[in-house]
Amino acid sequence: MNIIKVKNYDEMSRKAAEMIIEKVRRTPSINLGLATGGTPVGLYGQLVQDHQKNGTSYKKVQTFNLDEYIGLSYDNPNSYRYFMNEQLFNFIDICPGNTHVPLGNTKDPQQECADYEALLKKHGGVDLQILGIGSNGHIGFNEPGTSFQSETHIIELTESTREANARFFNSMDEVPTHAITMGIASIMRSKEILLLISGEKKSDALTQLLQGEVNENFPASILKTHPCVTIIADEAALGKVAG
Ligand SMILES: O=P(O)(O)OC[C@H]1O[C@](O)(CO)[C@@H](O)[C@@H]1O
Repeated sequence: MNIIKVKNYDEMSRKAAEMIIEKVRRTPSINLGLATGGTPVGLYGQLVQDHQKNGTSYKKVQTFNLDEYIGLSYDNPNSYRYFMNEQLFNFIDICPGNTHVPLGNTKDPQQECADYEALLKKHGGVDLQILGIGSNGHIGFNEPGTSFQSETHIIELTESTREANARFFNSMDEVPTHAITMGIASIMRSKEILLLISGEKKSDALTQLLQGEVNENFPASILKTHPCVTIIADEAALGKVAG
């Protein structure tokens, strides 16, 4: 894994944006894998700014989001579809039909998982996957204990993940208990992965990732076996990493 050390969240966001913009310009029909949560908000802001200033075009880009809460419809402000529209899609020239997020309010989540995995394969998979990391090492919503062989599936969220994400909801009761997430195997099929880590809260997770063993109890550890992973981490996140 290649590690790029940056000063803070803003520099992480700018560096990540530079890498993505360069790739979109070089390969206009790139398949991007996208993440939600607090980590990529600055990155998406940078992509929007660049699109408005320099005209980088996303007309031929396809995007595939990692996950979605079960039970939330696309127009619920806490759904990841809504998040993506508000943070990125509404402000660039991407075709709405080229943006893919699992359906959270489907009657048949199991079928939705199968359909989403099939869609990924139909499009030839993800070229560049953006990832954040949960404090417990989750990537996408793959919680500790998820099989490394997993494809898109339904996951029961841990209490710690629900608590961490409760900041976006009015109360803990509103935080969904389940989600649809790309599996670990689905993520690992991406040709390239860009993992963003910022802040002291992620310091233990980054230390575990760099110094711990590859183990299903820490899902992100599998990234060590991927041939093309770049981590952009800021000083606060790197705080506890030796050397
Ligand atoms: O960026 P945050 O809000 O710390 O979340 C960490 C990770 O957890 C998730 O929110 C759950 O999927 C990811 O989208 C994100 O990468």
